[in-house]
Amino acid sequence: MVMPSTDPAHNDCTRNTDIPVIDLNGSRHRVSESILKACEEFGFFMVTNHGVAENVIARMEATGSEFFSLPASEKQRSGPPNPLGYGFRSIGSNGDTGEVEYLLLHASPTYVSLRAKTICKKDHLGFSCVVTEYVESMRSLACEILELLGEGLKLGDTEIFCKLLRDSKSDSLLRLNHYPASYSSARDDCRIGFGEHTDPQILTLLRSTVGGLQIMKDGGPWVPVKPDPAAFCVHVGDALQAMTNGRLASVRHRAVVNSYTQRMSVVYFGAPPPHASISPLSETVTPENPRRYKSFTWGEYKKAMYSLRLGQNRLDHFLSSNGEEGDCDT
Ligand SMILES: C=C1C[C@]23C[C@@]1(O)CC[C@H]2[C@@]12CC[C@H](O)[C@@](C)(C(=O)O1)[C@H]2[C@@H]3C(=O)O
Ligand SMILES: O=C(O)CCC(=O)C(=O)O
Ligand SMILES: [Fe+2]
Repeated sequence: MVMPSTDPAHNDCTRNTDIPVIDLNGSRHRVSESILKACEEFGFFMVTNHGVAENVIARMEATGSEFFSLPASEKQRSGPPNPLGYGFRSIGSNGDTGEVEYLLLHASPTYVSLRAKTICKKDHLGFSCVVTEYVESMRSLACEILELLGEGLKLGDTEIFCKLLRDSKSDSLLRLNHYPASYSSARDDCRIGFGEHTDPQILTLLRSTVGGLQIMKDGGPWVPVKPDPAAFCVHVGDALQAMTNGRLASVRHRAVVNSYTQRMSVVYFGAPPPHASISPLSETVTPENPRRYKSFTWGEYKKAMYSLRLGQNRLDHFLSSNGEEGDCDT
């Protein structure tokens, strides 16, 4: 007899019934419309036929697994996170915790090759090569998605988001999360691996082959995302919400720990350079949707983000008061 599972990451609801799955191989116009619709309705979707080479993914995942299987004392040499580096249970510096260990890296090749020497003593050149290659694939995929989104939004400059990610000073990050299996017999137990939050950046690309990620739509119930090894999860981040004047909303999500299987997620956060101005784009400010956010730099946003707890709403601190900063970005 098959017993119903009480594992929140493995239950019967683990089906992407409502979550959009977008095949990038479709007709350009239809793909761009589907991406826009998914970003407006969920701030989240899964993308298939993404063109990221299987060996690039396999090498990244093997490198991540190898790192997490090192003895604790060796991993700790890459920590504590400041905020980058190796972290265990503690997330950020404001008291947030979860059943997770992670490696948080800046995505720039120079940073990666510097840190590689501590992270992977055995083969630091191999480590930097794998990470840099993966980050480059993620940046290309994020740019393709953002350009399709720009077309859907009918922006004058459809490359506006991508230019921020491609800037040599882009503040993009790569995060490897490892959640150990954590069995609990309590029926409604739901162990938090990574507490609820929205991602602050422009766009997140996440990959995991094990269940645990959950998203929330409009304050509704948590919806488990069924893992698909052939897909990447795409999250709208706060900076994209601000630049689209709230037309797209960053998605609230969390990761719960799986009772039976350990889990790893590999996450790329596409971000602007620190001095880039984040401002609602003129095409998204209309009489029906007047300007909602002030202009701020990514550096200013990061300062606010690091001063707040994981689950707090950061964009609310940048709401435009009536009539203030009426000009928008063009
Ligand atoms: C508690 C925190 C961790 C975080 C920085 C923050 O102060 C608030 C945002 C958190 C978050 C969530 C998404 C990403 O995982 C992350 C790297 C980011 O950019 O914002 C983390 C930050 C972190 O772990 O340093
Ligand atoms: O591991 C996951 O599924 C979620 C991780 C996450 O949200 C993050 O790293 O920001
Ligand atoms: Fe996240």
